[in-house]
Amino acid sequence: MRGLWTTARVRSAEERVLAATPPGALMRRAALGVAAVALELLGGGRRVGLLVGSGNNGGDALWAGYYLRKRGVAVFAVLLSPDKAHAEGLAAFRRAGGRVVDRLPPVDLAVDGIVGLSARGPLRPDAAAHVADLDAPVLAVDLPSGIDPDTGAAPGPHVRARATVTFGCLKPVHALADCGEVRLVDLGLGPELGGPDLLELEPEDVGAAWPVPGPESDKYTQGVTGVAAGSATYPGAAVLATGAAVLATSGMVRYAGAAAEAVRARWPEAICTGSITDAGRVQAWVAGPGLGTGLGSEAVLRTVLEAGVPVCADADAITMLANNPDLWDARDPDTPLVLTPHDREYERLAGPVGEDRVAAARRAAEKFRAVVLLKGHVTVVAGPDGRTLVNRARSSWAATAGSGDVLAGVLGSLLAAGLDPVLAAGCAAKVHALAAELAAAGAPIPASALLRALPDAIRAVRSR
Ligand SMILES: NC(=O)C1=CN([C@@H]2O[C@H](COP(=O)(O)OP(=O)(O)OC[C@H]3O[C@@H](n4cnc5c(N)ncnc54)[C@H](O)[C@@H]3O)[C@@H](O)[C@H]2O)[C@@H](O)CC1
Ligand SMILES: [K+]
Repeated sequence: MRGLWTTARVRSAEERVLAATPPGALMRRAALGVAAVALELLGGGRRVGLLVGSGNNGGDALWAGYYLRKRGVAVFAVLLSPDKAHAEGLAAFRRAGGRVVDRLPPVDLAVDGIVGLSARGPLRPDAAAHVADLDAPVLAVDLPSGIDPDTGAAPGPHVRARATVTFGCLKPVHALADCGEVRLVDLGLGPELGGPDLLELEPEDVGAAWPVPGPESDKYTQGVTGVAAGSATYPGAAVLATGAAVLATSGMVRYAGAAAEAVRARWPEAICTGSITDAGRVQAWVAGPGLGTGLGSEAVLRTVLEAGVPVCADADAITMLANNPDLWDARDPDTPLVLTPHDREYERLAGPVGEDRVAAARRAAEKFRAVVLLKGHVTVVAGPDGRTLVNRARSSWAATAGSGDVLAGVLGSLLAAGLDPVLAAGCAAKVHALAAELAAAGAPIPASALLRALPDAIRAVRSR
């Protein structure tokens, strides 16, 4: 698991460490790390350009330039605010033979020291113009400038980094936005940091949490997943959600609804019935994909919410909860509920998502006392207790019709297996994204191909 700390937390930890270290020592340590990665990225190249902003981020870049000069690299620096450039860094850079220029000449690598933790908003026009001129790969200092350190939002011009060297700890931007390869330089902040604000699951965390049958297991011990999905109009959603539950764990799957024939034809191992009242006992329900929003569907959702087992409410179930707040009353408040909205469904439930997806997921989790999995290229899972997991997909191939039905089925089966609902949602998001990547291998895929890749994705995380 990788921890991520917001800028406010980083700053307070840094203040305490700064007070206990000689002046400039932390910056030089940070800059040495930048210079080392720059040398790696340079390969045979010998020319580096620095874009230097007005703060300590620019100071890091200038000191990195100093160390690169010491290794015989030609280094040029554009000072975006010459009067405010970091004084000691600039003096050291000049002393070592670094050259200050108005525009960067052709270079083999650019170092982005425009702005770091104090970043607000997109790149300002002069910085944006220098960045637009670059045709060398960029190494970002701390974070790619123009991207918000805490939300990962990039509402305008920003740096696209080949790699980022960050200091002390990872910040939300490193999981929420594209920072290229991220390297961490230790500044000894550890003891001062406290617990992280956000977590990112690593493949091995997902592999370790994934339910696997043991010698004592039978078809019931892995949990029975109920799927209340699909309709005469949308039988496919039922087939996909049920299939995902069938493939995700070795527990049993019961399907209840109007698509029973289609589900039975595709998944003979699922126990299918036409009506929710005949479904039998389950340990968790998945409700919503392709279910419709009519009165009959509301009755199904009510039954599921009253069942006293964890529920994954997806798609039409979310729309029904948004349109008919009375449905919330059917829910046993002590039983976990996981809501899996995309941005438009979120808006129906809780207003616009806005640029801070983490804050949005947390708001809804608190409001509904539910686990909220806010889907997207960056998926955020927030629990009512404030725990928050983020997962940034490495590709966008999962953005296809039916993909959400698969995610809901996987999540439901992890709930049925008894996983903590926040962890279940985080694991489902990760395996789903990985399955999309594996299935696509560079070309568009339908959701049914994503579904078929689930076993490979599970194998991949379990082998780590
Ligand atoms: N505090 C510490 O202990 C350490 C800090 N370090 C570096 O210090 C950085 C933070 O430095 P500072 O707090 O001085 O501030 P920054 O260097 O992040 O920002 C400097 C100034 O840039 C301007 N700015 C804000 N948004 C901008 C935008 N979108 N476009 C252009 N300019 C913008 C603001 O006037 C801001 O004050 C970290 O990111 C890291 O690189 C490192 O040297 C390691 C040690
Ligand atoms: K930067």
